Amino acid sequence: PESGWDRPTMKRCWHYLDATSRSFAAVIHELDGDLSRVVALFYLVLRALDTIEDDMTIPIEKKAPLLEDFYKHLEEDGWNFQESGPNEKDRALLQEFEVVVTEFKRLDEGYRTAIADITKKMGAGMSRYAKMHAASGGKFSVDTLPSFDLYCHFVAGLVGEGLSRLFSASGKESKHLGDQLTLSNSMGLLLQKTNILRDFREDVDEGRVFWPAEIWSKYVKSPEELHQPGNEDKAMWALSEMAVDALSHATDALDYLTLLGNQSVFNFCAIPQVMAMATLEACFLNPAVMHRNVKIRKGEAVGLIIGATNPRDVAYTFRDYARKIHAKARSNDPSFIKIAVLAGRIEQWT
Ligand SMILES: O=C(O)CO[C@@H](C(=O)O)[C@@H](OCCCCCc1ccc2ccccc2c1)C(=O)NCCCCCc1ccc2ccccc2c1
Ligand SMILES: [Mg+2]
Ligand SMILES: [Mg+2]
Repeated sequence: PESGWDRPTMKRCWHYLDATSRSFAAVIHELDGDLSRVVALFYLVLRALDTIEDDMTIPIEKKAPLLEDFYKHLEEDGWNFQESGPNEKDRALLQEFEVVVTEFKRLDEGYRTAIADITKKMGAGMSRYAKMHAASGGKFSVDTLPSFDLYCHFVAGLVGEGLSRLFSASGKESKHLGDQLTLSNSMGLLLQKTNILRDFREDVDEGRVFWPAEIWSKYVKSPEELHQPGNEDKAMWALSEMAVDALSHATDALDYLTLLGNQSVFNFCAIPQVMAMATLEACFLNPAVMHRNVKIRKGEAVGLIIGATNPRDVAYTFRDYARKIHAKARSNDPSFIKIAVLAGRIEQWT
């Protein structure tokens, strides 16, 4: 079995993929040929790195080098990490990380180079923001919109970049896809910005503020005030600005999807994007975002998956959500015009 697919270490990797990812595991399993195993390992490497980033129990003196040097551990047989905090949901992956190392070292060199390069860049970027957060005594939030874009580039844009390089290296997509840095970045930013918008309450309750100060500081002195009684309109205007910022990546995502030729790669890329558009619409001007995680209903999700198999239908899905968001917009919302312009831009794209 050492040479076959049922290697014990690969079985453990599939276990961790399913255990650590509700949304991505299913679409990763759908990828053709060896891409599913390569992308699964790429996911596990970055989820392990993110589990270190998210862990507030690790002192910055230890966390920074762990993040910056993580890519080096991909070559160290037997490496794992036993010191995650008790609340880290994916700590088991780090505790048995040696199975990922074993399988990573069996990958073709082109895949290993791309994964190690993205891991190195992401770890360096995460470390930079972790140091700023530590230096501010935990009060730090991303300040300007460009800094928000840079953080999201590090944690999600680079994933898009890495995926494009893996798709090109597999020969299943054009060799030029790996050069599409702007469009690949936008694929990640639409997803990450949507998650940050949706997770506002959960994050702010844990003292993690990802919403840029450039947005919330126009309305309140500190972000947690947004969910306090009396600030409902301010909260909705801030939420609206976050939605405009995320939506600005929608047409790049559509452009990226039109570059794909392999059906399984298209489905893998399109499904998270249409889910993000549905989530943005569900959250838009929705006061519930200030109190809980707003999730789209199972039935809607199934409908989206069925309609995400070709660029035209995906464009229509984007257009339908853009229209719904535009219809919900209120004329006294400072972002009212920007929403109309963005909805028009998505309409024009289709
Ligand atoms: O802790 C959590 O559960 C959530 O953590 C968030 C955070 O800490 O901000 C945050 O952690 C980010 C750092 C680790 C990235 C892990 C990842 C995610 C999806 C992948 C999909 C395929 C291959 C590799 C992947 C790697 C997170 O998971 N955000 C979810 C959105 C990230 C989207 C990444 C991405 C980018 C471009 C894509 C293009 C096409 C298809 C999928 C894509 C997926
Ligand atoms: Mg995380
Ligand atoms: Mg994180």
